[in-house]
Amino acid sequence: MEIPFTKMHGLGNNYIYIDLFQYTLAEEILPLLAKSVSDIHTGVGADGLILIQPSERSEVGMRIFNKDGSEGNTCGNGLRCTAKYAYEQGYTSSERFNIETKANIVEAEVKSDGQVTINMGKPLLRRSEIPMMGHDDPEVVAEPFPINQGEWKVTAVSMGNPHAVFFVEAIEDAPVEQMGPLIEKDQRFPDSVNVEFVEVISPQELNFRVWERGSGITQACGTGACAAAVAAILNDHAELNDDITVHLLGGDLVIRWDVNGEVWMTGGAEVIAAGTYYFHQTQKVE
Ligand SMILES: N[C@@H](CCC[C@H](N)C(=O)O)C(=O)O
Repeated sequence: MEIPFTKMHGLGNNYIYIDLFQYTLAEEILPLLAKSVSDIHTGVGADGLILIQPSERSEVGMRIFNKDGSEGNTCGNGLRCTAKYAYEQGYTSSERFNIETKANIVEAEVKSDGQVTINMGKPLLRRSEIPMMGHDDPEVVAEPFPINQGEWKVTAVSMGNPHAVFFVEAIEDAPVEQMGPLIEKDQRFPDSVNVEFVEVISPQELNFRVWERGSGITQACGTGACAAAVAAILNDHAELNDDITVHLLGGDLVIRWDVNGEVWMTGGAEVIAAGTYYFHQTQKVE
């Protein structure tokens, strides 16, 4: 099968994008295709697969598959790339338009300086909405989280997908590789979870590292940066309606949780390459 693709990244969080305005794919091949294109040795190499597609409820639709073939509900960096691509392809005539994901419909704005702003909507904070096991408290903020003989404190936020945020003293000591995979699959998170370690530099600046559900360590996670800013505010480290700069491995995002409860994310989106992917459905993927 010969599949046209574009590879794009938002702060190094890179995906293979397939344009379903131009091309059709059978539903049943998607998890295997995601694993296949993401493989650095036998595929293109990426954090996963994103489909840009027509939507009945918005100008554009987007679906995201992680590196392991699992489907996520949304992707912050993917939304900025999708917005830029859709605008440049003329799938919308206005620089402001809506994108539908499995999680929600968000508003995108492609700016003249190349930056993209997404209104990511309201975070979901109830335990059942994350989802996280236990009594359905209105919020999970700095809750004791014993794991691996250590005592951590978790703040849980859903940005349409689940995030477990842990504050650390120094970002270079964040145990991303050791604790990330353990927490991702911890039974307290029935749908697994994206894991973020965050150092507060000041109320307007956070350092951030992520272990993504289904993809492992990535250079950046847009929904994770939003969750980190929301968690910082819930823990009184930062303030509502302030621009918070989140420093990720791949660069910076500016996040604001406004007084209406909506989370705004601004950052870049870049095309890396375009080409044809030769998909052999029988090929072995790790
Ligand atoms: N990289 C993303 C999030 C991708 C999905 C996530 N791994 C999940 O399974 O929820 C982002 O930029 O938000």
